[in-house]
Amino acid sequence: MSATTTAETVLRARGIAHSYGRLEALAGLTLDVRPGECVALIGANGSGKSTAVRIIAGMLAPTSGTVEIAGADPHVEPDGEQARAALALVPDNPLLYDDLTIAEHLELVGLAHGVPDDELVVRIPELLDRLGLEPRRDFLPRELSRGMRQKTALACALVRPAKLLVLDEPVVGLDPPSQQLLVELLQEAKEAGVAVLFTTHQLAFADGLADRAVVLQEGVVLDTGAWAKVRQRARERGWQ
Ligand SMILES: Nc1ncnc2c1ncn2[C@@H]1O[C@H](COP(=O)(O)OP(=O)(O)OP(=O)(O)O)[C@@H](O)[C@H]1O
Repeated sequence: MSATTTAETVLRARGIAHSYGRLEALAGLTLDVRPGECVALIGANGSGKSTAVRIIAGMLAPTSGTVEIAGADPHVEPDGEQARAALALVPDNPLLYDDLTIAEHLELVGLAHGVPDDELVVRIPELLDRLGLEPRRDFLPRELSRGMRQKTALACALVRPAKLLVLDEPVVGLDPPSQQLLVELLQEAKEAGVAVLFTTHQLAFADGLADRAVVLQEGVVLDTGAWAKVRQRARERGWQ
């Protein structure tokens, strides 16, 4: 690959693998996501999706393979800092601060990522309003439902600039209108040139959103390619 290609590819994962003891949870995943592109990582429970996300996010060291986010390796300092600055992550089980309100979470994340105050005073109410969280802006995480906590984590990822947005099972726990809103927000991120990677076991969610997909089965890449083709082959295998 030329240096130009590397620069244009926001996420570049090469043969990433991880074993938990004797269990090979991920056997070697190669993946590129470019600006404005959305890739779905599909697989049943335990197929290795979260393991892949944790390696990409720099939270879990790969047993083998490499990751680059905007040209920086999240597992090597000082590159890691640069990679983390480019990555906004919505984990499958988001951790929120017990004693910060919803609005304070967004302020903290925005300020930590250098969003100017005058932008934050516009963006925070706008995001809270779209996500239906505005009436709860001064609530603490423990006063929210699970879906609302998930939307708070999503808002935190969207309030800051990012080149790569990674979401682990973002649909789980969201009602149908919220799922539709999530699709719209991710479409907008794509249109703004953000590279998007999400995991799901719900194929319908990726319709109209994913450009490409990778299907994992027990840690092994079962299929990969353009979304429409992967979708068709999944249907043929009886996976609706
Ligand atoms: N910390 C861990 N220690 C040991 N085994 C683990 C650990 N985390 C995950 N595993 C195992 O690794 C495999 C892949 O798990 P992973 O969480 O990556 O799957 P997943 O596709 O995200 O599943 P789900 O859809 O249920 O979230 C599973 O067999 C799981 O039991």
